Amino acid sequence: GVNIQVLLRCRPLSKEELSINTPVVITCNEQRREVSAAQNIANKQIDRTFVFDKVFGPKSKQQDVFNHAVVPLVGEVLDGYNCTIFAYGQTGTGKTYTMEGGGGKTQDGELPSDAGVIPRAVKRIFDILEAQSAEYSMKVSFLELYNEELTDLLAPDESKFSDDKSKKPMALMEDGKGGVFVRGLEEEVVSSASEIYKILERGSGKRKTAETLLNKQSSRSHSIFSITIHIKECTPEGEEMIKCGKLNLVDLAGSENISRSGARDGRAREAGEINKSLLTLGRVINTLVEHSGHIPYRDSKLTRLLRDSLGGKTKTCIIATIAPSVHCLDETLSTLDYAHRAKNIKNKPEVNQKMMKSALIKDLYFEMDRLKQELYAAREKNGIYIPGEQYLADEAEKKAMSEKLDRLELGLESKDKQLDELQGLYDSQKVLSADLSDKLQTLQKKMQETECALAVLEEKYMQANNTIKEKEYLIENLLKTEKVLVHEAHTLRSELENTTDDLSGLFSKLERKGKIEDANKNIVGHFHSQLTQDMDILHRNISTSVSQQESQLKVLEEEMQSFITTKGKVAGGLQNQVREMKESFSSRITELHGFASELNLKSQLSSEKLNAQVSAHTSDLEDCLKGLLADADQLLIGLQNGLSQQEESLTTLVEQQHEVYHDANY
Ligand SMILES: Nc1ncnc2c1ncn2[C@@H]1O[C@H](COP(=O)(O)OP(=O)(O)OP(=O)(O)O)[C@@H](O)[C@H]1O
Repeated sequence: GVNIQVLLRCRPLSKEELSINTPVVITCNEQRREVSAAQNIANKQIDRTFVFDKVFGPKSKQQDVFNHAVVPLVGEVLDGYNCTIFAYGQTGTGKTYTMEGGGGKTQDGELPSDAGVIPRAVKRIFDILEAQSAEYSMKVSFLELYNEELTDLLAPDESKFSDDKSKKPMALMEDGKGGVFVRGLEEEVVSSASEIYKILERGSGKRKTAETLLNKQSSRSHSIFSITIHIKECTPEGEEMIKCGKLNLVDLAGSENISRSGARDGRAREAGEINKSLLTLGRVINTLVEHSGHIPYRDSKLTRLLRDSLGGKTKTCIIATIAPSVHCLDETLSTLDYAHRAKNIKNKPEVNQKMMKSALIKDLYFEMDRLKQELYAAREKNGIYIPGEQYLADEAEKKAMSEKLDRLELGLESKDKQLDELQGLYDSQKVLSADLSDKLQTLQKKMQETECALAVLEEKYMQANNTIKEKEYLIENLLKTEKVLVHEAHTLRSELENTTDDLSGLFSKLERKGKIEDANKNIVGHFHSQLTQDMDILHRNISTSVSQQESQLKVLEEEMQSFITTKGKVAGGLQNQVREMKESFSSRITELHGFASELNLKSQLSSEKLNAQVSAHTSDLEDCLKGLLADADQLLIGLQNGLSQQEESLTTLVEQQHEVYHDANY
């Protein structure tokens, strides 16, 4: 399938809007093909942006729209496709301006600058065909759909059978091939662009328009202008073939807010019908986009007529029109939503089958025969301008009508009877109605209360609506964030994949390391058992050497003990000798003191002699004693030296033993 092309056009502010400084809430970015609508929800400005296949801002020219929207489709029509261009939008946003133009007149075959899509398409088709010197034939039709009734805008104005044939409703028939056709729709053969301009002017003049608050000349109907072209082609074998293409140019009536457009009574009914058919169009678009089963084409004539253009074999382009003013914002947003959704419709364009020239000529002969019959009937039967077939159909219709009349008369009689009965009922009802009027009054009071409650509810509804819009905006933002997150998730995923590769490398390294560690563990275990064995041997050696040392020390201690006891005994002997010597010395001194006192008594005369003898004896004794004492001292010193030497040698022996013990332990 090929998506329907959706273009958006925003008109400039009108003079009235400029004069009251109407704020603008629409921004068009033609390069980025974006339209933004600034909404004020709960005192916050929230922009909603829509992207289309092409965007035309308020400054865009008719020529620009034509070049982008129509030129490619004109080429397709000449290649044998059916193409449709339709304008959709709120009332007064420029649909008719875009399709037909601003009302400027053609001068010397040159189109005015405000000429719309239709006259430009016509001119281009003729320019191309003439440049190709093609053999072709062209027919145009102009159809109006007003209040669900079809009218031929090209039908002659006067007729003997009707005061206004052009306004006679026409039947929409199934063609048996899945398509529809309008019975009796006039197709005028044209041979030049200027002929078509005149036809257009005539048809447009008949379109139902009215002044509304939103548009001085508002189209109250949908219109379809169709151009059918047959072009002759020669096959390489020299056979003549006819290629057929059709261009439908649709100007829809504007969707409108009935209260804002000021539509009342008849206008309100029109607006209701317009909105109804546009709603069906919207439902068809939604079903096509959502692929949700049955497509309700048959619910309105508009959708039946556009069936092939929406989801069919036709190439379609929608031009959605909007106004930039803040007062139209609600309708603008609804148009933007509608058009944006339509972008997703897929058509399956198919080129029309080429016909052999002979077959076409045969068809034309049949057509000519039919027309001849009509002409013959018109000439021969004075005053009757219809062919016999139609006369018979009319007669049958007349008969059916008279039968219906009879039935109605019978019905009328019985109705009279019923009327009498009803009169009686009426009287009794009158009494009842008095009661009821009382009740009505009370009900009216209640209704007023209910209306107040309704107003409150409406207020709440508006608030809820605003909240929904806010939420929609938030959801949109969340979706954007989600997109960003998805993108990041992708990046993270690729990083994760890299990390997984790294990890698997790491794991293999760890595996290798594990193996090496296992080998190391075995070596350490082996070393440990070896060490334990060596340590056991060492401990055994040390303990035997310690026990040996201990026994040696014991022996040494015992020897020392015996040495000390012998030395103690020797020292005791010596002490006894010294004591004995001291005792003998003191006894000798006492003897000497006794002798001296005896000498004192015996003789004082020879005292000097005696004193000398005594002092000699004393010094002798003293010398003797000194010698004895020196001997004793020397003996003691020798004893002490011997003891200290013994002690030193013992200490060194003990230290040596300790060192040996220490070395053996560590
Ligand atoms: N792009 C434009 N440039 C200048 N004027 C414009 C443009 N679009 C619309 N207008 C003017 O705005 C007015 C309304 O336009 P138009 O009648 O085409 O609206 P509409 O959509 O067909 O309305 P309705 O649905 O009521 O028929 C016209 O006076 C028209 O000339």
